[in-house]
Amino acid sequence: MIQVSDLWKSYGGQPVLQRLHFEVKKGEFFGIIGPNGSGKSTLLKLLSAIESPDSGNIYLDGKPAVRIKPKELATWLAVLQQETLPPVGFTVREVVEMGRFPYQNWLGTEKDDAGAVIDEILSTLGLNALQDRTLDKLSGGEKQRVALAKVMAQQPRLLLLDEPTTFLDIGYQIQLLDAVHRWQRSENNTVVAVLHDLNLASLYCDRILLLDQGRQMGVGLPRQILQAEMIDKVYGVTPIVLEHPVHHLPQIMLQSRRE
Ligand SMILES: Nc1ncnc2c1ncn2[C@@H]1O[C@H](COP(=O)(O)OP(=O)(O)OP(=O)(O)O)[C@@H](O)[C@H]1O
Repeated sequence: MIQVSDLWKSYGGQPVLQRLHFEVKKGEFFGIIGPNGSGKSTLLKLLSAIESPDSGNIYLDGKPAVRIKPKELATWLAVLQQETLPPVGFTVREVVEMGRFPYQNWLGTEKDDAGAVIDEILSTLGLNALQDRTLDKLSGGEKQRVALAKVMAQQPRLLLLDEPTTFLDIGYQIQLLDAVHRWQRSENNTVVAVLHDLNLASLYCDRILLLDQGRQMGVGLPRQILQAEMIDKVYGVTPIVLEHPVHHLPQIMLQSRRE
């Protein structure tokens, strides 16, 4: 689904991404982790063709990303960024309907009625009861679910998520990632997610890319990447890595340096 080779990006002469080389398979849940400023969001911008690399190649679905027209891309690639909601006057349903824009003509109308698609997404994300409420009357976590509903209304095959669980309590973190995971598995869709929480990355990602100062430190299964030595090297903390008793995946416990 995505092939990245020898990718470089700098801002103002400062390299932000260096020599990245990896691929994301169709139907995969692929995580990007790394410390603050390591280049995760920049990489997501390049993958969604919002920005271009200085050199190297990105192929999306077999085509060079730079050659795909934005409206065509919007029919199969969607990005959930932080704070992507429109101004507050709109209702939840109206905002989710905005996700249908790639399917609309210049009058803003669609060939087929999208009502059923919208209903299903609202129900999947537990937003039915909130659909007539305006955005200013929602909590941060509810807004995050609305933002996800809007990108799902695009019916993409490739979903890019930039720290989707920020501002969510643990219940909604799991609810949101479960919803994305179900959607990914049911239709063999592809997800690329920047995640700060290494334990959630371990639970949901098939494979993980670890960045540090723009460099690719490793790409592989959670148990290959989430190793104490590597985490210490990159994040400067010495964690205890345990196996999750139910999912049998690595989970990280932090150690305080307090006296
Ligand atoms: N438009 C820009 N102009 C100049 N520098 C930028 C720009 N965007 C990002 N940077 C710099 O590039 C580096 C990587 O930023 P990026 O946002 O990709 O990191 P990140 O890993 O997503 O960080 P965080 O975890 O803090 O969100 C940072 O040093 C940042 O200051």
